[in-house]
Order: sequence, then structure tokens, then C-alpha cells
Amino acid sequence: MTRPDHASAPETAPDAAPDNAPDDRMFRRTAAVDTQKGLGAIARITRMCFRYPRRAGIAFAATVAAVVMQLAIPVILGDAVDRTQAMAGADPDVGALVVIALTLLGASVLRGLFTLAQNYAAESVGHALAQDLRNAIYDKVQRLPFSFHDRTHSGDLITVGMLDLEGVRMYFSTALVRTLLLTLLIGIGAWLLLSTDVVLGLLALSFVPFAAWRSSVMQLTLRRTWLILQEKLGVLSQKMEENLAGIRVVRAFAAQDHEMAKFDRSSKDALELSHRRIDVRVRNTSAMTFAFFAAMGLVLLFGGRQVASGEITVGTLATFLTFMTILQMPVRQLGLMVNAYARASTCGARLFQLLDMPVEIDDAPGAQDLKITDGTLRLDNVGFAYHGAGEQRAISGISFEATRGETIGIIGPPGAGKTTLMHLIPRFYDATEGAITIDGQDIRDVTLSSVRQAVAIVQQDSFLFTTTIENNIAYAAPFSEDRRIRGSADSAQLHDYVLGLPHQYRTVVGERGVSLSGGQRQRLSIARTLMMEPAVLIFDDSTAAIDAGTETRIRAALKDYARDRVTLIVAHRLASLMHADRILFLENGRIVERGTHEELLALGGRYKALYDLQMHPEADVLDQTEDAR
Ligand SMILES: Nc1ncnc2c1ncn2[C@@H]1O[C@H](COP(=O)(O)OP(=O)(O)OP(=O)(O)O)[C@@H](O)[C@H]1O
Repeated sequence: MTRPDHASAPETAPDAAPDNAPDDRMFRRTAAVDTQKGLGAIARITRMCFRYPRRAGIAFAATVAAVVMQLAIPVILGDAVDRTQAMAGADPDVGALVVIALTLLGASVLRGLFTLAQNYAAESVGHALAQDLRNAIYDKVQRLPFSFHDRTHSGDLITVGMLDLEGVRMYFSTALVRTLLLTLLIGIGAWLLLSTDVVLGLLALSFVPFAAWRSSVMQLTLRRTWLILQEKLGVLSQKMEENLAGIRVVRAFAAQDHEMAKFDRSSKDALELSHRRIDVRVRNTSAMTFAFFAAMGLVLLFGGRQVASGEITVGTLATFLTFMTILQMPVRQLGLMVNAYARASTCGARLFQLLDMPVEIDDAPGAQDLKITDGTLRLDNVGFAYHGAGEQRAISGISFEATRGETIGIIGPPGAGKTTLMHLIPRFYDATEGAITIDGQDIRDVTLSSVRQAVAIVQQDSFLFTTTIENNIAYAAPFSEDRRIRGSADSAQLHDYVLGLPHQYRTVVGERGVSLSGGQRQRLSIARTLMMEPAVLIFDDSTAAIDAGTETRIRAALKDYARDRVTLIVAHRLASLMHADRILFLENGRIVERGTHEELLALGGRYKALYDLQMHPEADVLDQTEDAR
């Protein structure tokens, strides 16, 4: 048999589909935001900034004061030059020189202090805004339904909460305050210069439009390429993450060279883009510097002639040159301001898209807590279709009732809809047809938190937090006594194992802690759920990695616990649910057989066929071989 040559078949490489597939991600960074949404976002962020009126007011007032001081400097300097010139050939007026020097010093100290106050107040507004938004995002993500998380990359959500938040945080200081600063500086400065000498004023300001244009183009280009670079780096880190997670598969299939080639391609793309960005920055910065010195040369040329002809004084020329020097840096940074608006509009639009998303699964208006009386669970003609699945239902027409103390087994082929059905009971998703009631109360009419307390689920995927075993078990009841935690672990057949660990219940597990086997994780997951006192307890294929002997011991330990509640067991292994009071056989989202183990065997249908296959697999295979002959 020939081994596939990974490197020579890029079109069939596993990454070909994702690279070529249309990107329908909800929070894509390079996706264009429509103008109306962008402007709406800007208006909304601006309004939010004024939730902190005192700090915003200080920032604006300090900006005005700093500009006044900054503009005073060239005027004072020009005056100083003229006075000094007037002293040429005579005794120096030391007192006047000291006054000039102190005035200059005072103006620059005040400018510094006002700038400090402006920066402090503006940053403080940004950080307060960011904190409010960060909490709002976290709260929203906690409340958004499972269907939202099915459609959204968690990496994208983290990006919204980090990068987009940063774009909005910077808005007040980099966009709003800078707009005021530049408007005053250029506006008042231009008026001062033009009112002194129109031609010289125009020459001094001639570099402003060019520098402002290049600076804006440069910043917007840098921003666009930065977004593309982020996407490319995202692909790169995704490839690296996938490779690290699947390192055993890569090695087992000797696919290192193929993976290296893929990584190298993405890495080269990112490098080329970085070079382009350097190019854009260097070219534009040089062009702006050139424009500034060209304008200065012109001012010196014409101004020098005017000084020689006595039209203006040397001090006036000095005022013009100093003003140009002061203006240079803010004008070159004008692009940053334009960029800040662009960034806030896209980042804000994405952020508000998340914050404004409807929380489909929430408390109905005036909802009361669920009241448990008999602990009866009832499903009435329940159906459900996943978001985007159109008419295709994952489950339909499901009806059954279970009373306190009863155990219901649910079995069926992969993809039959077992997990989907289980996820409807704690309202991870809302049924699209029919109703689910607990003690006669529709679970959509009572508070969500009371439903989640009444329905506990041990999920297929036993996620552990990076903390101690004790904290993982007590997740639902953090202030529980040690005795209760150990009792749950004991029922889940985990206690003896934990006692053998170096720090026993204080041993840290999870990604950065002790690695647990699949079965141990599942047992920890069961122990965690047993800390709750639910009316309905669901095991969703949560003993698949546990050996039959241990599972039997868990079941025996849970006998008393199960007496006070409805227990639903989803499993592929018949031995896990043969003992149930009733068994439902699901196929294509419908219940096709139901009854006790004995009744279903007697029926001679799908359950019986599965039983035969699991109990006597060799006989079945031999039968099939015989049939084939
Ligand atoms: N989050 C989801 N979004 C869209 N479709 C889904 C989602 N989860 C499951 N499905 C689809 O719904 C159907 C039922 O899946 P479900 O996981 O409920 O089956 P199952 O019987 O639990 O399977 P298994 O025994 O393999 O766990 C399948 O066709 C599956 O592809």
C-alpha cells in the first residue's frame, strides 16, 4: 500500500477546505462595517464617555488651557528676540531678560501641568468606560444561549473583549480630546499667524494639509494591513494550536513535513505583510518630514527678505518658525486621530453587535421560581430544530412522563438526537415545538435559575476547571462541608483514587494540574453533579469511559439518591440502562420503541437487535458472514 504524499497533494490537504471556504464568522475583524452602524457606534461611545462628566470636563478644560499655554510660547519667544535685539550695542537689561525667561518657563511648566491633567482625566474616562463595557460583555456572554456559542468562535469573542474593547477605550483620549486639541492649536495658531502676515502665514501653514493627508492615509493603510495581519497571525496560531493539540496524530502519520510546509506558507504571508507595513510607514514619514522642512525653507527665504526690508522683525520670524515646530508633531499625528475614529467605529460596531444580541433564553416577564412538589417531569410532543437547520428537526414528537424515583433509559444510534433532547430539559435550548413541564409548570414560564437548579446534567464532555479536586466537586455548592464533598466523591467511586494523590482533595487538576484519565474525569464530573439536589438528574453518556464494574458500584451507591428524583440515563452500552423503569429507543429524532428491558426484548425490534449485537457480537458477525455467502 502506498502512503499518501502530504506535501504533493495540497488540493486534498485537510486544511484546503477551511482556507477556501466562505468565512461566515460573526465577528470577523476584516469584515467591513456599514457606515450607518459605524456612525451609530461613534455616537453611542461619545454618549457613554459623558457618563463621567466631571472627568470629561476636566480633560476638555485642561486641553484648552494647555493649548493657550502652548501658543503663548512662540509669542513670548518672538517678543524676547525683539527685545534682545533692541539691546544690541547697549547695556543689557538683565531684569527684563529674567522676566522673559521666567515667563517662558512659567508658560512651559503650566503647559506641562495642563497636559498632565488632560492625559490623566482622558485616560481615566477611557478606563472607566472600558471597565463598564468589560463587565457588560462578560455578563452578556454568560447569558447568551448555547445556540449563539454553537455559531461563534470562542477566539473571536475573546478578541471582541480585548482588542475591540481597547479600540473603544482609546476613543476619548485619541479621538475626542485630540480633535479639540488640534482644532484649537491649528485654528488659533493659523489666526495668529495670518493676522500678522498673510503670505508668511500661508507659507508656514503650507505643510499642514499635505502632512495631514499623508498621515491619515498612512494610518488608515496601517490599520487595514494590521487587521489583515491579525487574521494571518490568527491562522498561524490556530495552525500551531491544532498541531500542538494533535501532535500525536501528526507524529503517528509522519506528517511533520506536510505540517511544516503549511506553517511556513502562512508564516511567509505574515512576514510579507509586515514588510509592506514598514514600507508604508517609512515612505510617508519621510514625505512629511520633507514637506515640513520645505515649508520652513520657504518661510526663511520670504521671511528673511521681509526682515531685511524691515517689513517684519526678527522676533516675528522667530514666532513663525517656533509655531511651525510646535505644530509639526500634532499635525503628523493627525492620522492617529483619524485612525482612532475609524477604529472606534468598527470596534464599537462589533462590540455593540455582541451587547445588543437578544438573550433568547431568559426569564419570562414576572417569572416565578419553579416549585417542586411531586417532582414529575413531562414532555409533550416536543420538537426541536437547530439554528440554521431550516425545517430539519433534530428531534420531533417526543412525549413521555417520569415521576419521582423513576429511571428512564434513552438509547439509539449516533446522531439520533439523545443529547439534543437532554439539552432541552435544563433549557440549554428551548424546544421549538411542544412543551416540557416539571410539576405542571412549563419550564419557559419559570425563572431560568430555578430550572437549572432543578435539573442537573452530567455531560458527555467532562470539563474540569484548573483548581483543586475539592473546588471542582464543590463547584455548585462552594461552601459545602468536607464530609459532603467526600461523600459525593465516594458515591462516584473516586474517593479511594483521590486519597492516593499527593495532595489528596487539594490536588490541582485541569490543564495545568494532574492529568486525569477519561474515566476519572467522568467520575469527578458525576461527583460534582451529586453535590446538587435536583429534581431531575441526567447522565448524558457520562459513564462511557468508566468500566462496567465501577459503573455498577456507582449505580448501587446512587440507589438512595435516585429515589428522590427522576433519573434520565443516555448510554450506548445497554448494561448502563437495562435496569431502568422504562427505556426509550430514539431513531432520527423520534421514539421508535418504548418499554421495559423485558418488553423491548419481547418486541423483537431494534432494541432486541442491539441487545443481541452487544451480548453476542461474534454470533452476529458470523450470521452476517453466513448471510453474505
Ligand atoms: N450544536 C449543534 N448545532 C447543529 N446541529 C447539531 C448540534 N448538535 C447536534 N446537532 C445535530 O443534531 C443531530 C442530533 O445530534 P445529537 O448530538 O443530539 O445526537 P446523539 O444521539 O446524542 O448522538 P451521539 O450518540 O453520537 O452522542 C445530529 O444530526 C447532529 O449533527
